[in-house]
Amino acid sequence: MAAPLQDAAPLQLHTVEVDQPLAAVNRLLAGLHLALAAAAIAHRGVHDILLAADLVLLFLWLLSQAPMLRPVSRAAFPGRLSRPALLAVDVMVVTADPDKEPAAKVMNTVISAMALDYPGGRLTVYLSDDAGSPLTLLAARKAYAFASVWVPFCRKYGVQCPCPERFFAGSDQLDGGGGVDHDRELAGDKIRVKNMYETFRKGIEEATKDAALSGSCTRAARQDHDAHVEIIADKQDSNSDGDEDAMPSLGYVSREKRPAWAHHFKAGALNVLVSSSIADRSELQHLRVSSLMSNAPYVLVLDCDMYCNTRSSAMEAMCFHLDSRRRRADDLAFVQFPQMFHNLSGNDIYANELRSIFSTRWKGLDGLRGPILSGTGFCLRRDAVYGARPSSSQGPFSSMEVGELKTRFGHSNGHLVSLRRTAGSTTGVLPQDATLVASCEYEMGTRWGEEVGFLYQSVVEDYFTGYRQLYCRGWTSVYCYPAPSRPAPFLGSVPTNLNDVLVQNKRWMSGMLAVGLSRHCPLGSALAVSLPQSMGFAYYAFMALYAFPVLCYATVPQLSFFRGGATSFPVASSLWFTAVFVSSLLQHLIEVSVAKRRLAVRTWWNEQRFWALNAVTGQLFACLSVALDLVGAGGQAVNFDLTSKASDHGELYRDGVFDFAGCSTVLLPATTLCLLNNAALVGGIWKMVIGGGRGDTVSVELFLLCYVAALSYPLLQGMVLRRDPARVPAWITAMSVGMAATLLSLFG
Ligand SMILES: O=c1ccn([C@@H]2O[C@H](COP(=O)(O)OP(=O)(O)O[C@H]3O[C@H](CO)[C@@H](O)[C@H](O)[C@H]3O)[C@@H](O)[C@H]2O)c(=O)[nH]1
Ligand SMILES: [Mn+2]
Repeated sequence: MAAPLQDAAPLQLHTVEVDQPLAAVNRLLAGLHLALAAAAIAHRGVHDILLAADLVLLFLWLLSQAPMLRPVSRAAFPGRLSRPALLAVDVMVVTADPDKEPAAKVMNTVISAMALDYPGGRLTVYLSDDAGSPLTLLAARKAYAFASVWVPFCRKYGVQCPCPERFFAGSDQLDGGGGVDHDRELAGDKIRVKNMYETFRKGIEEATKDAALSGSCTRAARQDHDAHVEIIADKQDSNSDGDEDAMPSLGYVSREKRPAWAHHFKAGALNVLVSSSIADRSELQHLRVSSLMSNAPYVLVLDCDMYCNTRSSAMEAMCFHLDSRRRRADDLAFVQFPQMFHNLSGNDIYANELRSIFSTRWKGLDGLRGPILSGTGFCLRRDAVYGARPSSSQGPFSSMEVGELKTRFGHSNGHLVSLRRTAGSTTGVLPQDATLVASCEYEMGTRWGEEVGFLYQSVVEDYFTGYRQLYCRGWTSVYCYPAPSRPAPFLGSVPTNLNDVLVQNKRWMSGMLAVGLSRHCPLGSALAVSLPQSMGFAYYAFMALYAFPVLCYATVPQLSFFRGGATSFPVASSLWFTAVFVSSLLQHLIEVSVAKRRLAVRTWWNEQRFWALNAVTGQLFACLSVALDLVGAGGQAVNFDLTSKASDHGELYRDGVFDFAGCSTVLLPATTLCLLNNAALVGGIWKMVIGGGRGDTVSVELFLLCYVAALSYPLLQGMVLRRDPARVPAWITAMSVGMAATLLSLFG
């Protein structure tokens, strides 16, 4: 006889599988490479700076292998979740600059989040606007009005992509299987909603042109404004819909900013959201009686350009968070989704896809204790980021003295009450607390940014918070990468000109190197988080050090070849060097091929080229600015330069042509080294021809110089051959010529 239903074991909410064949291949390749590299270093013979370069390369390579040893993949089954058991989620969207982050795009992200497949009464979307722009606030009100049509439409027809811009541009197949009447209704609804979207979009476009709106948000005003917190909801809309069908609430939060106060960039904005999102609940209570009031135990963080591309991600995250059958169910801090991008070029010359991170290494780190927190597209347990430990997570702050709570979290009574509240219960918070917690002074004398919330010490707040605040306290995480047949859960935009890409990389690299060189160096926490995990973290902390070996390999062999003197590669070492070189290229090629079935060789070449370029630009400048900071001469050296999302379609980037327009000094070392390499190549060969051959002792150098020439060809082209406006700026070319000539005359 069949067992009664209630006795059946609960259905599995997710699965995890170790990719054993890949793990075996990775381990084999790593073993081989390690043996070759050790032999090459042992046979080096010459003890010069290239030996130091090799040792740094070997160190970074070792760190980079830890996340390759145990790749896993996961699947989630949101259909098996019990909807009444779902816990509340607060979605947090952050924006900071109405010029670089156009309102229409930000609102698409907001609307897509409101349309996630989740009970509306348990979903609240907060928009943090660091600029305090009246345009953004107006756009948010309009977005709410449009969402009150869009969200029911998505629910009714099971729309897959909840981002309206994307939906109307694409080919989402809606459920037309309900008969003629249903089809007719669907077609009619689609046209009606599309027209409303057009009106909404045009309304925002017009508002953008309105001088009164944009004029009031000057550069100075963005850094100097009051706090403004507003719950955007239509009064008539606060009907008594069921919790499932209710409209999600939308909150607008612009924290106070003053020039004299450090505002800690995105981490500061998130901390205000985390605390104000609790205080605001009292207002919600008045406005939306039908909502289930909760101290949302989970937060989903989204950058303003990262719209939801499927509706299921919040549910998928809950498959992990709410699974009581997990081996250690209570230590899961966050579910990370990959960053994927909607405007990637087929020929991704800037390696914008971040393949190594999101398609390769995060899957490997997931096989250890979880991927690195990646800034956007993650669903996090609120108490974890408050600084609780997993073991004490059942009411972690309930036993703390009020005085102690105030020193940690600040003086908002509403916030303190919320800390002691269990999820799902209501609060009677004073509405003015919302602006209190968004004020500059609120965090003064508290532990926010140091022990509580997102941490301030690094501009790469995601990396540092995940590692220090979560992993070091014993939390774990999972990586939720979509199956090949499934659409991307979130899609963002990548920068489409070289300068933006390099400046972004400089920020990431300097933020991570600053962590690596601080007392929080990940290698020091091997005991807390396991050795392979700490190596995985340390790889990113020290990645900027690639600048040193690449700089060496772009100058020493060049100068010695040009001189035609003693080679840096004696015969005994040249064979080993070649073997290591080939093995590293092969390892990279296999890594790319596993991640990408199509066009792997092109991706491999683009990544090789960008790696070398980034090492002597973004990474080199990161090393310099961190060094300046360390000796106290940095000032504002490490800053959060916002990436522009205003131009989606860089035509040159799409066509695989480097866009050098607006390049700053960050490019200078690269162009100088490119010229040096080519001059050395020509000069060296010329000397060989007139002076007679030097046989095979120079063959490694000749090969290296040719490889560098091939890698840096777009730079040469940009300086010498191109005439279009996006070529390398003339002043950079002129300075590079001067510097390369100086180097050759001094050392050549
Ligand atoms: O003072 C600030 C600065 C930035 N942001 C927001 O932070 C987000 C990320 O900024 P962006 O310029 O897009 O930086 P990216 O380099 O593209 O972001 C990556 O790197 C950041 C760390 O440097 C992470 O926070 C991001 O999640 C990650 O996608 C954007 O929505 C910004 O509006 C703020 O809210 N306030
Ligand atoms: Mn971004």
